[in-house]
Amino acid sequence: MSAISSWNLTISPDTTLSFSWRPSLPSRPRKRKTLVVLAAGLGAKPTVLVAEKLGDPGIQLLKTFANVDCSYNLSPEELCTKISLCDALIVRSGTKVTRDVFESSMGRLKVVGRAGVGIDNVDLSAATEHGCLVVNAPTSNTIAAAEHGIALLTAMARNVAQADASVKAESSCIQGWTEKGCPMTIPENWKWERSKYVGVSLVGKTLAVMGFGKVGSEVARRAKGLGMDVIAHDPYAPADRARAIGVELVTFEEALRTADFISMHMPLTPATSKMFNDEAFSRVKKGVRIVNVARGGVIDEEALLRALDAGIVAQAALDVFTEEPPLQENKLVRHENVIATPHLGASTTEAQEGVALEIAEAVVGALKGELAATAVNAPMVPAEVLLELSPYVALTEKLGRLAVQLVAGGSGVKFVKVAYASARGPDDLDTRLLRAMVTKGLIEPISSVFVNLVNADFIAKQRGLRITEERIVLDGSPEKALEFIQVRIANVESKFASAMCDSGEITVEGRVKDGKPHLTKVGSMGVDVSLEGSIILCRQVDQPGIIGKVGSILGEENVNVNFMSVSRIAAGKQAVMTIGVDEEPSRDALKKIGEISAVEEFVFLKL
Ligand SMILES: NC(=O)c1ccc[n+]([C@@H]2O[C@H](COP(=O)([O-])OP(=O)(O)OC[C@H]3O[C@@H](n4cnc5c(N)ncnc54)[C@H](O)[C@@H]3O)[C@@H](O)[C@H]2O)c1
Ligand SMILES: O=C(O)[C@H](O)COP(=O)(O)O
Repeated sequence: MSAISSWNLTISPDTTLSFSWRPSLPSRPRKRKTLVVLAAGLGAKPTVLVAEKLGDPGIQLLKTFANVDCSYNLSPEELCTKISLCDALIVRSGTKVTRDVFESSMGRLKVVGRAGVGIDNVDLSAATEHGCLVVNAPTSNTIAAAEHGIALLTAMARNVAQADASVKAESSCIQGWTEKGCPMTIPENWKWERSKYVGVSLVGKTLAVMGFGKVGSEVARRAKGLGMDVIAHDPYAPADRARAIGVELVTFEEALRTADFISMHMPLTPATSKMFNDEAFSRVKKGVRIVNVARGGVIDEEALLRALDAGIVAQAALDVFTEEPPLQENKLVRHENVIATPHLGASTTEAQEGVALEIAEAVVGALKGELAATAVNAPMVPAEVLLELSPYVALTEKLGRLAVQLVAGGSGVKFVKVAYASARGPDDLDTRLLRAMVTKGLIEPISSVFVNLVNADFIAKQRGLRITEERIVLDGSPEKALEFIQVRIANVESKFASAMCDSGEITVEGRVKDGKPHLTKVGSMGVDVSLEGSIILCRQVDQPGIIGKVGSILGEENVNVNFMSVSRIAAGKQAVMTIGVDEEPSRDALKKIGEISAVEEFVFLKL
């Protein structure tokens, strides 16, 4: 099993941000548009399992960074066995990445790369729960899929596939010779059925594009070039984008009612599953023709068969099926008014090279702990936001770690507040990353769970941890993103009473000073210590000599003090001493500190 070592955020001058992976391997500095943070940290070269055929440029790129195991056609059991030895998995649409796969990985699998668009074959909830990032390659096969859609549309309208099969199928062949004496096969009794395969024209017909995303809009563009009237149904597409290419967005109802041709380009989701069912087919124009290069599951295949048999649907051209490959006796595939291809939408040389490179880059980047632009199960944090918030990433995690270690045993942490003090308006501060880091800090010291941006909210919810965020609005210049951050835990006892503030919550507060996280408040006491190494918090009677006594106990143990601050309530009363130490003192040394008569309470906190 892999050991998670660290989340060291490094920022190079060209704004490449990364969480370090030791030993650090050469990385090409890149600027990314939208980013996600993934923690990773292994001592050895990572292993990438490529479970389906991937273009060579992608394999070569992977090999510069990882051990690459290309094992195709694995059974589900074989995949589950192999996965526990892999840090990343790359698949296409033919491999089901189920919950079993994530469970079998036992925490080692950090990234699943889908070499293509559709991620319906990956159990995203299971991936998220296991803190596994899923990335896809959403752009490289768009044109290939659109071209295949158009190929199917035109081939269907002109019966190309059926006519070709007819010309070839019924012929028997005899062996003959060319004039120059070369051998050749000569068809006998062949069919030449010109009147049977009269088609329909596309020009002036209405095409309804269902799903006006990347592929849908490219299909629309091409169909307009063929002289078709194009409408589109997509509840989430902006009307101006459609208008820009002369397409009108319409309701589902209107698309069904008016289309001569319908082309599917939406993802398979619970909302689109069997969107075309008996009910929908009862509302289409009689004789409509259907193309599907999206996913088989968006059509109820039995309903389509009934509609074809009843002549409601005149023809269908299908690249995708609910079950792939479909059974040999599948009635749709065998239907004379259906043309079928074996999920070839993305299968061009160009698209496969592009997809392979796109996914290899994303997987390598994620494994390095870099920021993935095509993450599908984690919030996208824009690069500029990340750059600005990066000093606060370590601060929030450390405040979470400190706060949870201050809770007395048996208290149970349920309610946590994170307060951000800033002169910025709430809409100008994206705190998702910081909240995830507080969650990581709160949960990791008290469990074996690995928390990252992918699974932070899920893990918090699963553990019944309610994290609320609030803003402390400051006057002044909004240039700096944050002034200070507080983490407060309510409804608990503390093992260090001075950590409770007046509201009865454990409170720690921190700031970034010179780019480094500092602890600036514990309970109601102002302190100032850099958050490196570990921390000793000590409340003592304010009298001379205590600092020296504690210092010599640590000195005898060779424990280096890197920072120290003392704050007192009033002269001669009580003081809180905060000591930052590089090494962890022994139990014996900690016991000796506790035995100093003026020390009223103390606690050792690991960062
Ligand atoms: N056959 C192939 O080899 C092949 C190749 C590439 C893509 N695909 C499939 O094509 C589909 C589209 O890919 P894309 O890259 O264009 O994705 P995309 O995300 O760019 O576009 C999908 C569009 O569908 C829309 N949509 C979502 N729910 C909808 C609904 N209920 N009704 C109508 N529209 C809805 C979205 O708003 C989005 O605009 C996906 O299913 C993908 O898996 C297949
Ligand atoms: O969603 C996709 O990208 C396509 O369906 C392509 O799938 P494939 O990678 O299995 O060809």
